[in-house]
Amino acid sequence: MYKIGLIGAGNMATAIIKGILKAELVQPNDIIVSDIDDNKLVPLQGLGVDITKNNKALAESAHIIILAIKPGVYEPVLKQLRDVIALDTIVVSIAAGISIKYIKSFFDRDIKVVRVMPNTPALIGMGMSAIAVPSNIDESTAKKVETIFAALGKVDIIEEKLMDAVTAISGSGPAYAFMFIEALADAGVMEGLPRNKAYTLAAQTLLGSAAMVLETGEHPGKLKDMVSSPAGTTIDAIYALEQGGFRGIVMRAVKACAEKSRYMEK
Ligand SMILES: NC(=O)C1=CN([C@@H]2O[C@H](COP(=O)(O)OP(=O)(O)OC[C@H]3O[C@@H](n4cnc5c(N)ncnc54)[C@H](O)[C@@H]3O)[C@@H](O)[C@H]2O)C=CC1
Ligand SMILES: O=C(O)[C@@H]1CCC=N1
Repeated sequence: MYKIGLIGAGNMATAIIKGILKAELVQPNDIIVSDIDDNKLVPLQGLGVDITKNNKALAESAHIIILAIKPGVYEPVLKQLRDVIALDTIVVSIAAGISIKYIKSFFDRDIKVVRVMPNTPALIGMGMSAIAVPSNIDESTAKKVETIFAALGKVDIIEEKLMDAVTAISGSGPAYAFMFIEALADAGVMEGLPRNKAYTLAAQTLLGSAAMVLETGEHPGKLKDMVSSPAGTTIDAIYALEQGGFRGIVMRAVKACAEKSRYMEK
């Protein structure tokens, strides 16, 4: 069996580790995670995974290394790893705005780097990961990475140049979805629903609607029309949303996110 190493034990690493274990892709002791912060490592130790504060030691023992650190610490961490990444080690970067070329520039040899943009629903096996595979990566290497992220939800292969768009839709998207659920629930409370019931109604409605788009393959506009009875209730809500610039503000948000991702690009 291969050993999966994660550098950085934050939000995304935790989602990936819990997702991998939930899917039983590998045993807990086939996973090793490093962080400079003990407070991040200790809760993960409870899952049975190996922990270390030594990124270099992790890199020496793992076959696949997922860099789950913030873009700002890539430089010092890559400098630590410079001499220890073997040619058959697969480095997976999940950071926004960090290119494969940037990572490879720290190495004097042709190491294997794959770029992935996952999202936090990976925690419950409902993630969406987009994978960019450069030309020096053979099919079996790409497959190994795909297998890991497929255990965490859906995967799609994309060109690296589309990563900023992916980051703005599926990488950051859960935050927008949670805000929409919160807003729906707040409105439900305003209309007299108990808070916990309002969250259930709102979240299940988004879950069901999203599943309907994926399962029916129908245009979302057609599905929206199916809900909107002539002179009924829904069309009044749609009118209010359109007056408030609902679609425009969503598009502006996505554009701002993609622009930030491009601005961060290294
Ligand atoms: N949070 C999310 O929803 C998503 C995050 N990402 C990407 O994942 C990466 C990590 O994001 P989060 O998990 O949200 O961040 P986070 O801040 O929760 O986790 C980063 C971890 O790295 C640790 N760290 C800092 N310096 C270190 C070093 N020198 N060696 C080892 N560990 C070190 C920190 O202590 C922290 O625990 C980022 O690059 C982000 O762009 C990608 C998709 C979604
Ligand atoms: O906010 C961020 O920078 C990261 C990238 C995608 C989701 N979270």
